[in-house]
Amino acid sequence: MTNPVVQKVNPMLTEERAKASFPVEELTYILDGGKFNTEKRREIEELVTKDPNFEHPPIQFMTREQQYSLAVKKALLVQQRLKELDMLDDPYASYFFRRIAMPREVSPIGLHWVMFVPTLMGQCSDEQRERWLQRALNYEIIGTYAQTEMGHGTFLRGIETTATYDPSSQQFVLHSPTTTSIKWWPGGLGKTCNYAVVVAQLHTQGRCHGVHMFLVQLRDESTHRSLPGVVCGDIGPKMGYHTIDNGFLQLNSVRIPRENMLMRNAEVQPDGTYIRRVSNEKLTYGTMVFVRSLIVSDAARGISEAATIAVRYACVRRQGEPSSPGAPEPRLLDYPVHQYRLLTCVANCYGLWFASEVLRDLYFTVQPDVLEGRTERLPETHALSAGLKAVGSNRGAACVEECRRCCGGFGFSEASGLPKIYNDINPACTYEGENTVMLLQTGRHLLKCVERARRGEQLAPSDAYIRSRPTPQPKLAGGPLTADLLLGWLRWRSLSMLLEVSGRFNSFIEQRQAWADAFQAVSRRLTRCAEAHCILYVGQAFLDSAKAAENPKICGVLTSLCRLFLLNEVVSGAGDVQLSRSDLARCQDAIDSLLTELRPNAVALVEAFDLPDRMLCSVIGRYDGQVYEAMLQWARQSPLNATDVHESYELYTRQFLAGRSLAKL
Ligand SMILES: CCCCCCCCCCCCCCCCCC(=O)SCCNC(=O)CCNC(=O)[C@H](O)C(C)(C)COP(=O)(O)OP(=O)(O)OC[C@H]1O[C@@H](n2cnc3c(N)ncnc32)[C@H](O)[C@@H]1OP(=O)(O)O
Ligand SMILES: Cc1cc2nc3c(=O)[nH]c(=O)nc-3n(C[C@H](O)[C@H](O)[C@H](O)COP(=O)(O)OP(=O)(O)OC[C@H]3O[C@@H](n4cnc5c(N)ncnc54)[C@H](O)[C@@H]3O)c2cc1C
Repeated sequence: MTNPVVQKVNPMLTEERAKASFPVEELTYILDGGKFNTEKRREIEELVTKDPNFEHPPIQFMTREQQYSLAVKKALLVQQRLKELDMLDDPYASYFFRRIAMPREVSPIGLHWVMFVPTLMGQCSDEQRERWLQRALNYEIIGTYAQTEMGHGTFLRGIETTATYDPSSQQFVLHSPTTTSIKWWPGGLGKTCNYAVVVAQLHTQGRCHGVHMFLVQLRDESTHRSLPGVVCGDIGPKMGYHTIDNGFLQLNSVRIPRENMLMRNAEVQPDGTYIRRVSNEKLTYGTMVFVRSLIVSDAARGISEAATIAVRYACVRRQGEPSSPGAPEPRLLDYPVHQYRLLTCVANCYGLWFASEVLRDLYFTVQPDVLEGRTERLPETHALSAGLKAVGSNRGAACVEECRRCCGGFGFSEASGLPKIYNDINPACTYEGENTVMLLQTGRHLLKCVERARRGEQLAPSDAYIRSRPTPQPKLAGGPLTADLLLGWLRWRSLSMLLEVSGRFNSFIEQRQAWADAFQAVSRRLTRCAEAHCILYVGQAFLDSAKAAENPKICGVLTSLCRLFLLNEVVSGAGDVQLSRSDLARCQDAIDSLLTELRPNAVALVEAFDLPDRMLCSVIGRYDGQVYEAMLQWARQSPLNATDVHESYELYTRQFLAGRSLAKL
């Protein structure tokens, strides 16, 4: 463990830790992708922990301006440290450095490395890459990704900002023609960035060619003042994300050179002739596919943090009727219903963790082909990244919230660290494509797969089961409820639901409804099909990873956890298809048995994520389990406690008690 061995660990936690039936350290290596990665991550965590420059009081006691300012300092300091340590080119090292230096504090320059740089990589011609990419990688310029407008986020083709080509000056004129066309939301746009990739409708030679990307300088590189025609600022406080300046941007006929259109896939020649180089115009959406795949792993990491806090707390928190006179009150973790709430979160976390790895590998396998214009596997990659982004962030937010509630009143206190995690995960349900809209993209793809399967065409690996013939529902009562059997049932469920919805869709088409209308008519059901398809993917990734574990003890515990995940899906999906009462009852019994079996490993399963206290920032989830003393210390830091009598007493309360009117004060 990276946590320093504290003098006095709560004996209740020590007792729970001793119950582990498998080598926790080995599971950590699996989660990190190898011992080498674990060691590297720990080295980085130690570097940051020892660096006094990253020490500060809890940000929850600061104003938003203070939080933003500190976040800018830390984000830039991270870059300086990474450079000194020669780690800038190592994505794994830089990711962990940022994560531990700014735990669940969104970086004001986050969009630079999550979207701006990847967009330059994916959308620039080779020549443009040479001009801008190195400057961006060196942080000589800081950029964001400005796509969403006040009026349009989801419906990308409806964006109103225009980029009109002027052949006489060989410039594009970037303009926000309406209030609704003002860019709204981009991270770091308000105060931090000096450049942006701006998404706009391209007009040349009197024709509109749809959305394209343009590199626009927003602020002077030395004074940081906004350039003529550029009006930008912060959009104000949000539900979370206090450390980042999500911004607005109004462009008043801002001129940029022709060469600032990102020209990998399409080009405007000096005379204004438009040339499209690739047939698939959705390649412009490439950065979003990349970020959606990252969001799945970020959701899993969010649950791992919340579950570590809530499981540790459940081991040290006693509350309730003692089982016999004189016995201590039960621990929260002794309650089966509490075990269910927490262990299903842990199971979701592992499932999403492994699925995100498979998705990441798929993305990096397909991406080189896509860059060369070979797009055969792009529809599958888009459908999976969109659907898993939705399922991952929905589950992420739901599980973090469940863990928060599992901590009772303390879960509502910022001291628990849980609100910070929740507020960081929750917006992922909206950004990078609102979740329902993303599920509809996956659903659209699945409908098309059914059609292609009917025509006897090949399908991509993750869609291949759609080619199989409908079979009777697999029986769950009878033999053992193995993970393979349960996964088979989920595959059957996904196919049955899809065939039913596709049949309904086809009947609308036969009644001569337009494709779009028929799609709307089945859209509600289709989102459920998309979820079922993605859950199947998660279940498959989970089971494959469990089976791949060399240590039989780890293989055993992961398979049990995977069975809990699958059973929970079967039970909660029982209404999607008709699951018999006896099958349902068997699954419920199996869940109860699994809770008893997994309970001794609850702490080990979350501690395998190896999250140091510095990362969790939680008074109730500390490694040493000394919750109550730490809670009192935390409250003492509240600025309201700086004086015994608060100034509001003199100003208002005293007047009120004396019967004086407060109206004129
Ligand atoms: C280094 C390590 C770092 C680790 C970091 C870890 C941290 C991770 C967390 C990251 C934090 C990031 C901070 C926040 C960032 C938020 C940034 C944003 O929100 S930015 C703003 C984000 N904004 C959004 O996400 C906007 C959401 N809206 C959209 O994406 C689009 O409007 C749309 C997809 C909904 C529709 O598009 P539309 O043009 O109307 O298309 P139609 O429906 O008419 O379908 C036509 C055909 O196109 C197909 N196709 C579609 N997409 C793709 C694709 N990507 N590809 C391929 N194909 C695609 C589709 O399947 C269909 O095919 P077919 O059936 O014809 O064969
Ligand atoms: C924290 C945060 C950070 C962000 N960062 C950036 C950034 O860096 N850059 C950037 O460009 N943008 C950014 N965004 C914007 C984000 O991408 C959009 O908010 C998102 O794509 C949703 O678009 P919208 O806000 O227009 O929602 P709307 O489209 O108005 O959605 C409202 C509701 O309507 C539903 N709906 C919409 N269309 C349909 C449909 N066709 N069918 C069924 N239901 C539908 C949605 O499901 C949703 O529930 C950020 C947003 C947030 C919250």
